Amino acid sequence: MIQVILTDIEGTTSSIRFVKDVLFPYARQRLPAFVETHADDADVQHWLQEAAKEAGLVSASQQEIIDLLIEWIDADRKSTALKALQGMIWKDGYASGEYRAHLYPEVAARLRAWKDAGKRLYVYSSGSVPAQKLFFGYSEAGDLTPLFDGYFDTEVGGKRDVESYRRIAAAIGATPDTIVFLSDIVEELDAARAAGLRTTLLARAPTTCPAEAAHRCVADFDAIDVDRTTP
Ligand SMILES: CSCCC(=O)C(=O)COP(=O)(O)O
Ligand SMILES: [Mg+2]
Repeated sequence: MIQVILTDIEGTTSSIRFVKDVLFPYARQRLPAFVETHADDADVQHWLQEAAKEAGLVSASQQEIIDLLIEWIDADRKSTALKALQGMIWKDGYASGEYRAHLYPEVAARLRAWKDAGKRLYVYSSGSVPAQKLFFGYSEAGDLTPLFDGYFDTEVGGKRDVESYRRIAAAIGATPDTIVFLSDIVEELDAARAAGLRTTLLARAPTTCPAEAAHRCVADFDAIDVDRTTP
């Protein structure tokens, strides 16, 4: 019996276009000024140093780190440091009403239905935990954060690493086969399955399910019957 639903965001609850066409350009444009005006912010400085470390830069100037981060935004690099900084920048855009997070039309109702049925809901995304909370707090369907029991980002490990899913299962206190992971990326689902989780691939239009899908595959959340999810 499934007790926990663990969901990815981009490509699963929400469109890739919103992230790439709205969130990334917003952060890209504001990053240089954000870094300059947060010179005294310990959290910001910590993540700038982490980014430099990740790139193997021993003594990088502020401008070199900014250039590096912009390169990473353009390459959609799933860097924990970049994601932490992006999350801080996105906060203003949500708070000022410049954008709301996209959700596919059936997602909010389906999350509520699972919650009402007693399932626990968690998020696992490459976006930082604060960015995930903003995303669901300022969604097109309103504030959905009360529905979620917790959030995981890449501080728990990469989304294609089996160990990350073992850590998540342990952290939420559920046996792996009572958790279903929803994602649009097969390699993430492969890792989750190797850790013993159940899996469902989201093939959002215009994408379609592969002919020989290695994972149960659906077009939207309405097509998921969590209690019939097979290993
Ligand atoms: C929730 S923050 C915006 C999304 C983001 O930056 C990202 O990298 C999403 O990746 P996901 O793991 O949700 O596919
Ligand atoms: Mg995704």
